[in-house]
Amino acid sequence: MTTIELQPATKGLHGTLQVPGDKSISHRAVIFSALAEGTSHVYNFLTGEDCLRTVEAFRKLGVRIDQEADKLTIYGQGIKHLVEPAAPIYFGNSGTTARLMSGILAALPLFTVAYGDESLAKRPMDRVVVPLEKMGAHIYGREEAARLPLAFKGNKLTGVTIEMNVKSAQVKSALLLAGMLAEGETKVYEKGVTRNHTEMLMPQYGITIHKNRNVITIPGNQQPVASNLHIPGDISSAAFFLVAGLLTENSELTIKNVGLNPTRDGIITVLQKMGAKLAVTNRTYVGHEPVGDVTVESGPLKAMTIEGDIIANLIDEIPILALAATQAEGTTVIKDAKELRVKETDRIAAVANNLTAMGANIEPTEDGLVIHGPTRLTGAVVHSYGDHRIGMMSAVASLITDSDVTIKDKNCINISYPNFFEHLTHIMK
Ligand SMILES: O=C(O)C1=C[C@@H](OP(=O)(O)O)[C@@H](O)[C@H](O)C1
Ligand SMILES: C=C(OP(=O)(O)O)C(=O)O
Repeated sequence: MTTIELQPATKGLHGTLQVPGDKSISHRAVIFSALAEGTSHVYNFLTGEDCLRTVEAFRKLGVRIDQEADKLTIYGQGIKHLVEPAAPIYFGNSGTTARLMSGILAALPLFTVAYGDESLAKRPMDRVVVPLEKMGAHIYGREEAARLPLAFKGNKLTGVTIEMNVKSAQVKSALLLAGMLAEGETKVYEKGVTRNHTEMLMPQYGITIHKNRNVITIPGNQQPVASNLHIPGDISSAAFFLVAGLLTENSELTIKNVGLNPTRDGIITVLQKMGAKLAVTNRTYVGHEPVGDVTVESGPLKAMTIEGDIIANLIDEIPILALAATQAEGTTVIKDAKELRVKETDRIAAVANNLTAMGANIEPTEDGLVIHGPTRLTGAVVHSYGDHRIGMMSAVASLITDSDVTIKDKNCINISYPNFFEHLTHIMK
């Protein structure tokens, strides 16, 4: 297991960073380009392990994908030319690959078997399997196909009306992808607003889709067409450095080209409400996605309650927000975030364990965390639990501890941010 020992930042954090491409959009860019007819180019693709799993999945389905650093060339031949893979497909640690690919594999006339790593094999798949079965899918696995490994005896699905019972962009996307390939129309009723990258990308790849408040309608039998795509920086990756800059004394940091899609920017809203010195400048668009540069300066924060609809818009940022809350004046309450229990690890337990080990006053609840601040953090030996976001949160915490922090199993950070430690070293100079 790979371990890293990190020293506190004594000189503050300074400079400018450009975080890697957005993970959610990178997965979707590969999916639409690989299903398309024609050659697509994808720029600023996230070369993290999760997105490479989606690339590998389509290579197994017969699509040629060339990678040159963060540029992909995807030679789509159209849905009809996908081939049955000879061997099982490995989804690694990637929940997004597992859920979105399920919607596709269920709807194609191919037999496929898919599996994941130890963490992914524990995560719920029934949330996509059950609605896909309503569309006529044949999916097999242990425990009524509630978890990976799964076998897909793909066939022509039928469009249906589905009311989602979980707030999940992955489930929504799986159903829209299945609907795009099915016979007839599919209607998805969303339970709340979740990231909308799938709906935003579909028209760019020539796919018809309609949205009316929380109802998304997609006609079936659609063949995507090739498109070129530039991917904005990932706000979920930027979040670690934004909080690092706010918490580390004498810091001023700018993160450029950060994706600011309103279904993803909950972290900005919350940090501003906590009193953060944070400014967004140079607002523009990359493709259809809004982006901007975000500058932070160290300063005091105040506690707040984070609950309700905003949770889905900052779900992956809760570990780093919890760290911010340990330094905020007052009691921060995070609720309605039970989904954290079924991420790469149980993130409620993992955040509470690591921050408690560093001396924070934090209690896990069934659906969130209660954090009393501010507290001085101390050095400790902690584990990433194989979860990239827990690893990065612990690394940011080390900047403000009074002695070294050791993180066990640091390599999982490659899942979403392969050059994280390089960037950390760069701003500590
Ligand atoms: O659709 C996506 O790209 C994602 C959706 C979210 O998961 P859920 O759909 O399970 O909420 C998020 O946590 C994950 O990192 C990426
Ligand atoms: C939950 C995450 O990803 P996934 O569900 O794709 O594994 C994440 O990146 O924080």
